[in-house]
Amino acid sequence: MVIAKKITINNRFDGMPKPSDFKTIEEELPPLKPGEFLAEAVFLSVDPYMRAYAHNIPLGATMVGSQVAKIIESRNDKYPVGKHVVGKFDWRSHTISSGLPTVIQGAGNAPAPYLVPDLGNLPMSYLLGVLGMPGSTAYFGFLDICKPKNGEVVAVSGAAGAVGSIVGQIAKIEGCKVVGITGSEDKGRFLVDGLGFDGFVNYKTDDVAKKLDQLVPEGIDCYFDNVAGEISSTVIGHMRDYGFVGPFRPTTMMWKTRPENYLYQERSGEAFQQILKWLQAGRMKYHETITKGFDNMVAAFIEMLQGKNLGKAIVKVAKSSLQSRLTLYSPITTNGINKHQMPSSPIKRAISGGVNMVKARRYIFEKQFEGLPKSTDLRLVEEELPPIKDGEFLAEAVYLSVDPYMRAYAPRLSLGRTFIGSQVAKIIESKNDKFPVGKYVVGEFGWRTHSISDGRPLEVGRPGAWLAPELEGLPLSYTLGILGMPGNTAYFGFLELCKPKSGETVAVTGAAGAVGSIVGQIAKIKGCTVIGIAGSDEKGKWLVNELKFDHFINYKDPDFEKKLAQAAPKGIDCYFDNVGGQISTTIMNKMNLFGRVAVCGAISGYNDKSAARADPVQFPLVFSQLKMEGFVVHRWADRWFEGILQNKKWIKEGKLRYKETVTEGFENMFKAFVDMLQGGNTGKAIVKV
Ligand SMILES: NC(=O)C1=CN([C@@H]2O[C@H](COP(=O)(O)OP(=O)(O)OC[C@H]3O[C@@H](n4cnc5c(N)ncnc54)[C@H](OP(=O)(O)O)[C@@H]3O)[C@@H](O)[C@H]2O)C=CC1
Ligand SMILES: CCCCCCC/C=C/C=O
Repeated sequence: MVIAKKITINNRFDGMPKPSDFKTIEEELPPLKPGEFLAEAVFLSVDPYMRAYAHNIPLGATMVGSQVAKIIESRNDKYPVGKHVVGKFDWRSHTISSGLPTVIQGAGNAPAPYLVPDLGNLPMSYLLGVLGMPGSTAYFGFLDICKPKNGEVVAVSGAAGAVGSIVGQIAKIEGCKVVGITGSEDKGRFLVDGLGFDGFVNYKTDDVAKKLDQLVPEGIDCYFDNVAGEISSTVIGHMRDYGFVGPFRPTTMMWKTRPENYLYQERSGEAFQQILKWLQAGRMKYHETITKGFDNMVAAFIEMLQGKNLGKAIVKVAKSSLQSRLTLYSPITTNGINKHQMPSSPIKRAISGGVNMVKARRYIFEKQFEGLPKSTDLRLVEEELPPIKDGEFLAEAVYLSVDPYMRAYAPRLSLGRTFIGSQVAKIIESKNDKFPVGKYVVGEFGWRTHSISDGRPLEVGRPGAWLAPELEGLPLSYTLGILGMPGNTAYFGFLELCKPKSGETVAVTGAAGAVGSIVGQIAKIKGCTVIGIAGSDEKGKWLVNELKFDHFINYKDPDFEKKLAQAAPKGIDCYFDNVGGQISTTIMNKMNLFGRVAVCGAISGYNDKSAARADPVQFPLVFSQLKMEGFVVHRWADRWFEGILQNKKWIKEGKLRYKETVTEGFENMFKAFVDMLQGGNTGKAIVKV
């Protein structure tokens, strides 16, 4: 007769879990049936995912988790007595298993228990850490998502923990410069002196932004995010163009039923073998914080959540604690830190010619915006243009665009310059064969009526001027919308990042705007069910009645979440995000496993950053294993006319409809801009000179 202990959840956690939220229960185990074996816990893992996942565990059920256990009785030849086994046996001292995978409610299957392989001199407990789930998380999460390259700069948060400490070391092995973000000086020094990190940020005492400026002025290429919140926002703000964020992805959450998921299950041996080699060659170090006694599981769990662990937090079961009949919370007073250090050899790293005088009007960026832009922030002036030089042309604006990105870019702009923006203009004089007189050119000439240009971009990374394509009777103004930058934003951003499949459900915010209205229609062309989200019921009628969206939800509706659930009974597969903030998080919380999020913009926070504060997106990112990617449309500059020609074809075929909100008069640029920012437009907002 074996008396087993198990620890169950008694209450829903409210903030930091409390000892009283748990209950230890003793139970008598039944005799083994054929095919079963009985295993006694030796090491149990305590991991942060347990806290995040706890709301899925019914009250009264046993806390989830993995352990290394010794087989003490068996009626299954594959699991012989005396051998050790790694399994998801939860917080139990003794477990009867038939060797089959166990279901993790809401997260698919955990792998079947496996016998401890030959580890050489390494302790079995490593199978709960560097050679187990946290090791695989670091290995696949970092290498597959961040795709680091030699010489790149990597930042990792939660850096001194089980996953973070491995990520940083893999980054060093890959030849990267590594900055760890952690919560104490001791841990920071351990990262630098013990693990070979290049620097650390103490997020509790340092100004994170300043310290990152000092440590990595060149910017960050890869960020492995274990923490979310303000720290992550600050790190992401320091990233270079085209950086990758690898969100923390516990591999236990990866053992799911969709085919893509088996990728990691099939490849789990790869992480194990590679990390084992690194450990044995001394290229990787590993630390554990070991708490003794099954009865201290709760204490070990809480202390790990409080950041008291260095490296992997585990519990070693002492015989005495298995025999104990008491359930006591006894805070750990011993330092508990056990360094299974491997022999280490820190890796050695290692714009004249002549027309008559032309007077141009332009808007000067006079004062940095605070909140919603004020008319006094810009100043309309008149200037005389010089004659054009060889290679240049002079163009007269016909339509100008007002776009949300102008507000988003403003903090990066120097005062005194012409305010930014695109226009379609008629070439009225030219000394450049590529831009002949009489043609129409689309260019980022700024808010001005007349411009001299040589066709090249004014700033690095921005697009050069391009001649309007053959419009086949369509209005010239379309080159600022559906047949221009916003049309391409919808075309490439949606198709390339969301990769929609017929039958899938697509949500799009800013749905009645220039970009969003095209995204939703392309989604319909691709056979998807489309939910459009915008700020007025009038806009909703247009979306559903004319653009044939399947559903419309007004984001100002207090029942937004409920209506979203009704509109998406099968969940959401693709989300095209134009707005950010809480609406986006709410949408992401309704997404299906392996959903895709294209982050196009975040207009909810352009005028008021505090309005964009939201619940962290990392929860749905991790639990639904979402792929979230930001983009700037000019990424597809080399395919620019592919997007324009396809959208034109769809318009001609009657598959794409398009609306403009036109403001008359260059002197009304500012009004058009601010109206658009406040939702005054349906479709593309433009100004006709
Ligand atoms: N990544 C890229 O390369 C590009 C990104 N963008 C981004 O795409 C997004 C859409 O741009 P575009 O289609 O040109 O603009 P829109 O035509 O959609 O105009 C902006 C719209 O934003 C909506 N809005 C304003 N404030 C809020 C708020 N607090 N919450 C939710 N919605 C709000 C308003 O509609 P409503 O009535 O619905 O509130 C308004 O009409 C923007 O975020 C922009 O920055 C655009 C081009 C390129
Ligand atoms: C979160 C800020 C998003 C701003 C997007 C601006 C990119 C648009 C470029 C257009 O030219």
